[in-house]
Amino acid sequence: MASPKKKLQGLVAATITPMTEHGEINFSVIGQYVDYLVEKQGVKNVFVNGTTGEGLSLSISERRQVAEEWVTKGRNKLDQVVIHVGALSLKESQELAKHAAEIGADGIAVIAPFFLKPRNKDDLTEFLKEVAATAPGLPLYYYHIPSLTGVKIRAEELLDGIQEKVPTFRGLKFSDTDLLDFGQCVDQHRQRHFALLFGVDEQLLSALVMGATGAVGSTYNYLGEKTNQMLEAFERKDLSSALNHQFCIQRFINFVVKLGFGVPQTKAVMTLVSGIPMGPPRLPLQRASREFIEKAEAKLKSLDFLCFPGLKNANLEAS
Ligand SMILES: CC(=O)N[C@@H]([C@@H](O)[C@H](O)[C@H](O)CO)[C@@H](O)CC(=O)C(=O)O
Repeated sequence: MASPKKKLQGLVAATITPMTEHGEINFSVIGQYVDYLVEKQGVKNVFVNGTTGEGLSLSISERRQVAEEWVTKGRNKLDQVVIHVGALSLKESQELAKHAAEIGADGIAVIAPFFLKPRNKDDLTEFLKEVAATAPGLPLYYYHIPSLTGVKIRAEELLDGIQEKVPTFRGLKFSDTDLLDFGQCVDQHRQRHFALLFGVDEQLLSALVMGATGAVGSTYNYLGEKTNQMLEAFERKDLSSALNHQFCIQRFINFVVKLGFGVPQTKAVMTLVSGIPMGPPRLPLQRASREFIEKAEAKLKSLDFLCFPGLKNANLEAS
């Protein structure tokens, strides 16, 4: 049975999959990446092979290797390594879930199959149950991201009665802006002590107010330290400071969103900030433009909260 001992909480970085210029996975930098997250960003949980990690663009064999590398390099350094094992094929999801258990991951997450889709909550629960059964020792989290999957089954509805059917179910990663749905997940399931992890980084403070127990996101790779300051301010009930931190974070995200922001741009920003080469994304994604990189770099340099080794000649004055 899944261990109830460690609740997944705080910040969880949705990891990038580093690639070489030839489009192969660059395993050689993952050890350095782990150290960077822990030492420079204060982030000790990772979510591997999700959206940011281009998990659905990797082969099953590559997904297994990436998972293994994170578990190995994260040993005694990271608190939790959660592997996303969602796939269009139940068999592939099961294979990945079993593998995650074998290598000693701390949890698995599953996205809804999005080509031939579940019609309703029962279909989706059945799918999750079959995946969970192959890794009975691992907590399972549902990865709710309707904007990408097109599966719009409300999370609050899915949670209702799920633990009776999927005993290893421990919570969800909620990558949506519907705070009514998220709030109801909190309100209706208080007794269950689920991990309710929010996935829209620019709106995290609102979700914390609603009762989020943590957050999974792409920006925690390089804005982890800043976001941790927001969590600390919220924890000590200093809402004004927490809001200031959230607005700082929003200023950056708003800027890049207007330029066009997705996985390729996340790879470029992380390379800039950390100095660790993340490489290009895999097709059909195209690498971030030179123009994006220059503008993002200038913005990063102008923000007072950013002071990273990857940035040369940083001007630390407030924008
Ligand atoms: C659609 C998307 O990629 N959302 C990101 C956010 O972290 C997002 O990049 C951030 O909020 C900026 O908009 C995460 O929810 C995705 C994620 O956690 C993952 O890579 O699995």
